Amino acid sequence: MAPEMSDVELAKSSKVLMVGAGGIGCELLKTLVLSGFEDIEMIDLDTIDVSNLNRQFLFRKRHVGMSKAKVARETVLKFRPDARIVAHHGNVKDSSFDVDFVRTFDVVLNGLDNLEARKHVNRLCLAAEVPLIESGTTGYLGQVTAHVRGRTACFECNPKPVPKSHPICTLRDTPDKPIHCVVYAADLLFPRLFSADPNAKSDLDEEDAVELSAFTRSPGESPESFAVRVYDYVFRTKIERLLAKEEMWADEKRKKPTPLPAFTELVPEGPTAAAHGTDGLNGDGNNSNNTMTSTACKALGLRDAHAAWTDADAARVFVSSFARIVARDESDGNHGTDKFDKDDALAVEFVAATAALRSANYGIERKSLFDAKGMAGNIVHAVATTNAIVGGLIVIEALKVLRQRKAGGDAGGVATPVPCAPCPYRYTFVKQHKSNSRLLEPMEPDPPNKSCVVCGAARVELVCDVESMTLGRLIDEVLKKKLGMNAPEVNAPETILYEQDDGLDDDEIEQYAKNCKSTLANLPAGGVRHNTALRVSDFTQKFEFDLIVTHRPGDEWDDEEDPDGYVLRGDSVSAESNENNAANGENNEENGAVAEDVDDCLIVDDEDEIKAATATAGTKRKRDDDDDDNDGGGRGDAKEIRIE
Ligand SMILES: Nc1ncnc2c1ncn2[C@@H]1O[C@H](COP(=O)(O)OP(=O)(O)OP(=O)(O)O)[C@@H](O)[C@H]1O
Ligand SMILES: [Zn+2]
Repeated sequence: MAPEMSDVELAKSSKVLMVGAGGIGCELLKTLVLSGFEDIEMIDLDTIDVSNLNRQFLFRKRHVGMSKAKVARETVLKFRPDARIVAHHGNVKDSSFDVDFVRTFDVVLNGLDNLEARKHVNRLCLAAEVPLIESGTTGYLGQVTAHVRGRTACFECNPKPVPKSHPICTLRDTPDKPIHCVVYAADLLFPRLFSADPNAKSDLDEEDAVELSAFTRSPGESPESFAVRVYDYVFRTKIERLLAKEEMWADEKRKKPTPLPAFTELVPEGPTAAAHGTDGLNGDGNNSNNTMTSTACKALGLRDAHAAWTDADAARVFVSSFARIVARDESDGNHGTDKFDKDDALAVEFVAATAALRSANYGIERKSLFDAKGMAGNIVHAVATTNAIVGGLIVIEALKVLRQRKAGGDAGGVATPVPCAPCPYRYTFVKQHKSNSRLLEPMEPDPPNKSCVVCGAARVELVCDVESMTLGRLIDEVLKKKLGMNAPEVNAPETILYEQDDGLDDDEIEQYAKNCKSTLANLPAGGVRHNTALRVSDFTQKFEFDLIVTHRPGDEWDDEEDPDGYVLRGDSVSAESNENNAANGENNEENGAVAEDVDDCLIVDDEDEIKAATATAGTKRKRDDDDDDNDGGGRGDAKEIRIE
């Protein structure tokens, strides 16, 4: 028998695929090459942003705007010129990165930041029978997990927690936490004012004529006057209207809001001066729109992003940022396409100012611009050291699966894992260091879940009203969004209802488009009704399962319990039943944040949670509440808003 290979020999003789060249990816690539790996391919779809430079150390200022994968390769080749590194600037979901492509690697290493891509890679790895090392970090917390087909749970064997959403009534009428004010500003008021999405207004309120005219710019109205009118409506008139709804305040425990003073009372210099601040004063003193290039805070001399504004300053920033957004959209010819973006300084100012004024209405602690940005943008500040530790742990796990694979490999280099006892793989959690606690917490991986919809033989049940659920909604919301499918094909017992393929002829395209608009009950060949089994597949992910449709009439749904109007049931697709996840969400909301950011997967930070995670094989994550740096972060990717 050949002597066992050293780690370096093992590394040298293995071919690895890295997905993601961001915070974790940069650390991982460096550790891979310094550990002896020489044959590496890397995929990343993104270009380098200035905000990456503080931790993605393979990139420099001169690289901003360039491909992450390509620059990472060039930088590493400078200190390891002999390595064979192939950089792909692209989306891992592209058809060129298919199962055959994945099969050419000995192991796949994920350094991704979103659940969709993670699920896709998991499915490719299962189909290609290539082990996957999965990872995630959030601030000081992180984890690395090994997934080997048939030996351990796959990445999707356990449900992922669903981002917690805020009841819309609370956001709209009775906020009592800073996060409610921020989410109101970013998810309700911002799209209502600046987006062309016709549905945006329905989230804000059941509109009446007063509301409609308050939010509509009159012909010829200046951006500043429009902004002031909205200010007076939102923070004054609207609150007065709410107070007039006596039944709402019958419960004495509910604190009544206070209308703010009218804008002109609060800001004596008036709207134009407030909106422009020092803009234009250096030139001809003419405050025209042309000079509105800077941000509201710069123009108003509000330099401290950590300071809480006075009501008057918040009102100034509100009007100034509002007017600038309107003017910018006008000059871009872009009106109506705006969506809140955490990297848009004006949008952040608008949200911070709105949240501060709303906090003043409701007597809630107000957050600074910096905090509001963190909350609205779901920013948990990355810690480079955590990424470095996670990069190292990925390499350690990779070496273990490679050793196992090589031990079972045949002469042609085709490797299959051999049974191993005790199992050498680990899930490792990086915790925030506290005295008496270990920084790294390893645990044995879970076995595969027989009821996993991806690697097991599970069926999924969709409970819905077949008279109102359309096939299009089923495809977009259920199959693509909830189940992470890329290109789903839906087969009814007698006919194909939907498929996506370049080779479709015009008749088919037309028929599928028609089907998408149809309710399930009205689909061809008798429709999809109670107890119909649909066969759903995705060729690009080599993934298929039976979807059993259970009809529940519309009038039997409770809006509060099931705001989506449908329920997806299956052992590995529904996280609602996982008590630990629920507990997790609560903890974090106390801190003003909703934790379940689907970006980074399983994060646990105390021993009980790790035990719970072992017991349930549950993937869950938690933002560290003790982390001051994280104060403003993490309301989750939760864009869904629950109707209360
Ligand atoms: N579908 C995908 N295909 C290829 N690469 C992806 C895909 N989804 C995400 N990525 C990459 O994964 C990396 C994740 O890294 P990271 O979490 O550090 O994100 P970032 O965008 O660099 O930083 P931040 O989100 O904090 O601004 C990113 O570089 C991103 O481009
Ligand atoms: Zn599985």
